[in-house]
This record gives sequence, C-alpha cells and structure tokens, in this order.
Amino acid sequence: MPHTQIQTARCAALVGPYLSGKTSLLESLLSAAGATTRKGSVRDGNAVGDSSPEAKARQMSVEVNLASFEYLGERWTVLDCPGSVELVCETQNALMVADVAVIVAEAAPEKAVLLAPLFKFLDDNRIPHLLFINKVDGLGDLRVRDVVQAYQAVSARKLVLREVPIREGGKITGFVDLVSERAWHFNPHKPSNLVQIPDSLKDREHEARQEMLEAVADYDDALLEKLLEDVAPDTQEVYDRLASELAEDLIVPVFFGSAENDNGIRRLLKALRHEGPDVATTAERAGIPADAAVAAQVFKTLNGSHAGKISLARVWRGTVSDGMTLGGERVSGVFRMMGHNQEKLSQAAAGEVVALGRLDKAATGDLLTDKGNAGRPAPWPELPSPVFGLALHAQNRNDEVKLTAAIQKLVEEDPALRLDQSADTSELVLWGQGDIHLQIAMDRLRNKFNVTVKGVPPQVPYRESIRKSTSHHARYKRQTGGHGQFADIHVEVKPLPRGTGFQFEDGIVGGVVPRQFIPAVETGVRDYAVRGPLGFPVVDFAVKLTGGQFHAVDSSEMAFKTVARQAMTEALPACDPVLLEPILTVSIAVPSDFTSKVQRLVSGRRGQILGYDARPGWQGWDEVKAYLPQAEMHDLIVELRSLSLGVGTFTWSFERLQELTGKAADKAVEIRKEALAAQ
Ligand SMILES: Nc1nc2c(ncn2[C@@H]2O[C@H](COP(=O)(O)OP(=O)(O)OP(=O)(O)O)[C@@H](O)[C@H]2O)c(=O)[nH]1
Repeated sequence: MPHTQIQTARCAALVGPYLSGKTSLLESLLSAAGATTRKGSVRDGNAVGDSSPEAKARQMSVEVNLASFEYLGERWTVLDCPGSVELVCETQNALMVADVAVIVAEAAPEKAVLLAPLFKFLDDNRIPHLLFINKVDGLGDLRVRDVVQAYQAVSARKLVLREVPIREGGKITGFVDLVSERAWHFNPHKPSNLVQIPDSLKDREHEARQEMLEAVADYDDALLEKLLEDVAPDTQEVYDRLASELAEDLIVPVFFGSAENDNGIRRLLKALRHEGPDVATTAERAGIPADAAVAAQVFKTLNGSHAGKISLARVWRGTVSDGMTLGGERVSGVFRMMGHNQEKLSQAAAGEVVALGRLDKAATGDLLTDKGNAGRPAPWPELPSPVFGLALHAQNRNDEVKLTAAIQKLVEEDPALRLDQSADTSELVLWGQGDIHLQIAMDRLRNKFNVTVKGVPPQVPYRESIRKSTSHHARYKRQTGGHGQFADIHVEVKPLPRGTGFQFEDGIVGGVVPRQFIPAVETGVRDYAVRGPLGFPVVDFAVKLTGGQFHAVDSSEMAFKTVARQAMTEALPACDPVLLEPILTVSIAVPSDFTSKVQRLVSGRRGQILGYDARPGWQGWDEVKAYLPQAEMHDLIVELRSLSLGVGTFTWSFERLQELTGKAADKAVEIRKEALAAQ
C-alpha cells in the first residue's frame, strides 16, 4: 500500500486499566521495531519502562515511561502511562501531547466500566484513540465481538473491529485483517506469517467487514452510497477514511493480540503508522497558536537531586536546539529518553518528545515558545480533587526543614499532590489520590531527596463550644519584691449560634477597668480559646467584660491578660462544654449500578444522604450528595473504590460544625488529651 512519508516524528500514548499490559506492549513494540535486541519483561524486571526503584518495588508503572524508536524510517515516541486510578493526573497530562492513544485492555467484559473514565477523557479532549485487546493468549471461550460489545456500552464513539480472530483448538492463533482481507498466523515472539483465510471463517469475515465499512460510512456519504449500491470500495479509500475518522475522533478502531507473545504487534504498529495523525494535525487540535516559529509543551517535570530540573516536552513546531532561548530561558541540554537512559541531542524537530534541561521557571502544562512562556493553554486537564491525606513526620527531626522543600519539589513533579500546613492541628498534610499515590511520594522523598518520613492519618480538626451561660469574677494578685501584679474582672460568658465564631464586648462603665487594659482582656480570652476544657479550639461564644478593678501602680496589660485567661479557665468548664465535629458536603460519583451501595456506605459512616442525581455529562453515572463527618473520611476512597471496581470518586467541601456527644466524642477527647500530654 502506498504510504505518504510523514516527515515529522509522532507520539503514541499507551493507556488503560491497571496491569492491562501497557509496559509489556511497549517492550513488544520496541522489539518488533528492532529498537531493542533483547526483549525485556515486566515479570523479570528488565523492561525499558518501570525502571525506577518505586516501580520495581511495586511491579507497576508509577510514572509515564518514555521510549523512542524508528519504524520503517519514521520516529516514534511511546508514552507508557500508569494504569492506576491513583496516578490519573500523570496519564492525562501525557495524553495531552500524544497524536494518538492506544487503550490497552484485557478482555474483561464484566469490568467494562473501568474504561468509562478513559473513553470520556479522550472524547472530551478529542484525542484520537484505538483499542488494543491484550492477553488474547488467555481468552478462552470469550468471543472478541462480545468483548467489543461490552466495551461499546461505555464509549460514546463507535468501536470498529478491524480484524477477526482465527481460532484453533479453542485458542486464538491468528487474525484476518478486515481491510486488506488477508489472514495471518501468530508465531510466538516472531512476525506472523501470511496464510489463507480459513473457509470456516469466510462468512464471519464478510459480515465483520461489512459492519466495519458501514461504521466508517456513517461519516462518509460517498462510501455510504457505494455500499448501498453494492460497489466494492477501493482499499486505499477505506484506509484514508479510517485515518481521517480516527484523527477526528469519530471512530475507535479495535485490534487484539498478546504483548507477552508479541502477537498482533506489527499490525498495531502498521495501524499507527498509516492511520496515526501527524504533529501538525495534533498541534491544531490542541489549539497551539500558529504565531510562534518554535513551540514546545511541557507535560511532566522531573527534579533529579543531582541532574537538576528536567522538563519533558513535546516539540509542536520548529526545532528546539541546545542552548537556545525557549520560554524565556536557556535550554541546557536536549535529550531523547529511552526509559531512564538519555541520549544527548543537539536539536529536536517538531514531533519529537524530549527532555529539556534546567528550565527553572517552566511548569507542567506550560507552552514554551521562542517568544516566551505562554503559560498553560486551555484546555489542560483539571487537577483531580484530593481524596486521601496523610500527616507526614520526618523520622529524623533535623530533616523537618528539608522536608517542606523536598515536598515542594515533589509537588512540582506531580501536581496531583498537595501540601497543606493545617492551621488547626499544625500538621503537614500531604494530599493525593490514594494510599499508593502517597506511598510512592514518600518513597521518592527517601530515594531522591534522602528524607525518610512516616505518614499517619491526619488529625480531625475538632472544635468545642459551650451550651450554657455564666458570670464569673476573677482576680489576679501577686506581690513579688518591687511592685506587684493586680487585675480584677467580672465577665459574662454565653454561647453563640453555630458559625458565629467569637465575640468580645466591652461593657465597662465609669472606667472601672481603664481603657488601655481592655484589649489585653480580649487578648487573654483569645489566647485561652486556642485550647478549651476539652482540649480543642473554642468557637461560637461571647465574652462580655462587665466590671472589674485596677491598681494605679500594680495593674498592667500583662496582668489583665493573665486574669482573662484565668477567668476563662475557671468559667468555661461550668458552661457545659461540647465537642464540635466538622461535617463535609460530599459528592460521590459512581456508575449507577453502585448507587445503592454508596448509599449504604454513607449511612454506615454516620452520613446523611441529601439525594442523588444523574452525573452531568456522564451517561449511566450518578452523583450522590451527602453530609459526612470529617472523622469518617480518611479511608472513604478505599472503600468506595472497592465497591465500584475502582472507578468511584468524590469531591468535598467543608459544610459546618456539628455537636458530637456520646462515645465518639469521649474517644476524640481522650485521644486529644493523650496527644497533648505527649507533647
Ligand atoms: N498472558 C498474558 N499476560 C500478559 C500479556 N501482556 C502483559 N501480561 C502480564 O500482565 C502483567 C501486567 O503487565 P504490565 O505490562 O506491567 O501492565 P501495565 O498495564 O503496564 O501495568 P500498569 O502500568 O502498572 O498499570 C504482567 O505480569 C505481564 O507479564 C499478554 O499478552 N498475555
């Protein structure tokens, strides 16, 4: 088939559920393209991807792996993206610079819903994608067309089967390509060989081909006319339509094979070669402005402790050369990546994916041009809202200072991480997408930045208030040597409605407490309110200064501050203190099959369901709204994922403080007292 030589390098992203075989497919693609002489494997831990200590320790991809190869005279970069839902930000950022995505999925119709978020993201961003059903070596009796039908239910675009399987002895031993109508027999770890289409498959092949052509003709009137008139379309015309409909994200071509056995890989490579869009088309889709001669976009940032900052970027237009000014900074090194190995280049042309050295101001998402840093152009994926937090403690106290700086570098590398210094509990809380996400971050702190930390569930920022009013008289009097200390006050303390905070009222008449000491009384009360009788900050109460006495020589601001603290210490325990717990509004999104389970989950966690509705823009998904105590949130995501095949997610915001009594309150107070005693 004639092929128009595409001059620029192209980029494909491998995406798909956790452990579907993306890293294995990358290895297989590299081997089929002749880029590696000896194929590595994920099982043996010698794959080009997953070479970091964090990936090896978990036998999973923990970040996007880059590899580059030449296939039939064209350069390709493959971005092997992590499959874990907890690392979705990394995957989405990589997808934004790819010409085409290959969704690698196992044949698991019962888990079709796992693909729903991915299909939606790709369609929302109009990223051309094809589906590769992997591991067909273990497919058993399952029919490929049934798998495609199950996956169709979660894809808004039509899935178009491009080949049909040849089965022998209950196993898939090859395939018939539906465009060329040629049959291939799989050979383990070797190219497939051309065979005759088995007679028993001819009808099925004909039927599947017709379905493919009809799907393509849905978007092409000329082809539709030919089909209606029973005119056989020209093969080249079919290839051209497949390419343009893929580029426009109108259809999703479906292939299958086995990455482990190198089956179906060359067919996939050929499809990418013939049908994958080029960089100019992708740059236009991504809305890259045409006015810059050179443009590159950062999709990932790495902060190596020795090598300095590295920005992984796709060159959209022009040529990026070592030493040039890009995004307003000097490029110090242009490298092509092969796993963790770097090949130094003097320059990289449009289409290439490269590592650029020491662009200190460039952030992930930034569009760098010869004119300057254009920032992050829309659309760029929104950061996922944090669903899991851990309070970090450096194992070595001397590392506390290093810790904050190191985490900031980590957040630059992984924008889905967020660091909060809690004003209530003074804990350093790292937020992310789940326990694995944060454990990887903590491993990186140790391996890259030499800071060992422990992560514990963050404290709940309880507050306390009072339920009764009281009046109190307090006197502070000290006579030590020279002049003494004297302050005397009468106060009224009363509860305020929820959410009012603290109010101080000056009710002094006739100057019994001189004007200059009144702010000191308020300060004393506020100082006390940091930790009330139950050990938590006191809120929603009012203190009125109603009277008092002073001494011309011994009274001071300090004395009035002290007497105010004393008055509170004595008065508040008599005001029926009550614990207040933070309640959050939580919006939980799941496929509607799981909605009733979510409702039970919420009730089991002392939550209150507010209702549920269809999730806007997500066909077949619901959004359950509820109030949930913050104390019940820590591992909510873990349980939610386990009841929803991993796809459930939620957002939250603070709603209000609510009284907590009984055993749960006693327990919280007890834990707090123990923590304070240990300080
Ligand atoms: N039987 C069979 N196993 C496969 C095939 N491809 C991959 N595997 C196995 O599936 C497991 C996961 O493979 P990986 O390549 O690490 O999967 P991945 O999608 O990169 O994983 P994450 O990026 O961590 O989500 C490994 O044990 C592979 O050996 C295949 O075609 N057939």
